[in-house]
Amino acid sequence: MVLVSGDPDEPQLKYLGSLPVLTILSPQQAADDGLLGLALYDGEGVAYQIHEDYVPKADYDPENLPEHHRESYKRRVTAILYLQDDWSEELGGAFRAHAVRPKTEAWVPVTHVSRQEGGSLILFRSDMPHEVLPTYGQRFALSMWCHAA
Ligand SMILES: O=C(O)CCC(=O)C(=O)O
Ligand SMILES: [Fe+2]
Repeated sequence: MVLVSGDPDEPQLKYLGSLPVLTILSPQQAADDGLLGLALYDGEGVAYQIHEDYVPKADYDPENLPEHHRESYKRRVTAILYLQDDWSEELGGAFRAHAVRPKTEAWVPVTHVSRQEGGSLILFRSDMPHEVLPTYGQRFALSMWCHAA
């Protein structure tokens, strides 16, 4: 999996910058501010392990977090827009959301599985654990995070 690094030469960022609807967002700035991220799955069985997009302020340590998690203590709502053209269930890559993780217990059961047709948009609380199952087709997920002040 390749995650947008914030490098202006990143091909995915260049691609985003070329989309008229996103030009006004200034994708580079939005990525720097932790508002926008693109996950590209190359289709060789890559998965995105279970995680939350929100990190409590007390645990927020930018030195030890990937750039994809910049400013993540501000995140409240995640919106993901899928950009791949065609998708079918055999290609895997299901997005699985889990009920909010209790602080002291193991993961609670899956509460939702969504399919990945291009153009679909999913919205969820940023503190909700989620993951992407192994993916066997090229898959693009544009994440947008709504921040609290
Ligand atoms: O690729 C997906 O469906 C989810 C991406 C994701 O969880 C993230 O960007 O934080
Ligand atoms: Fe995520």
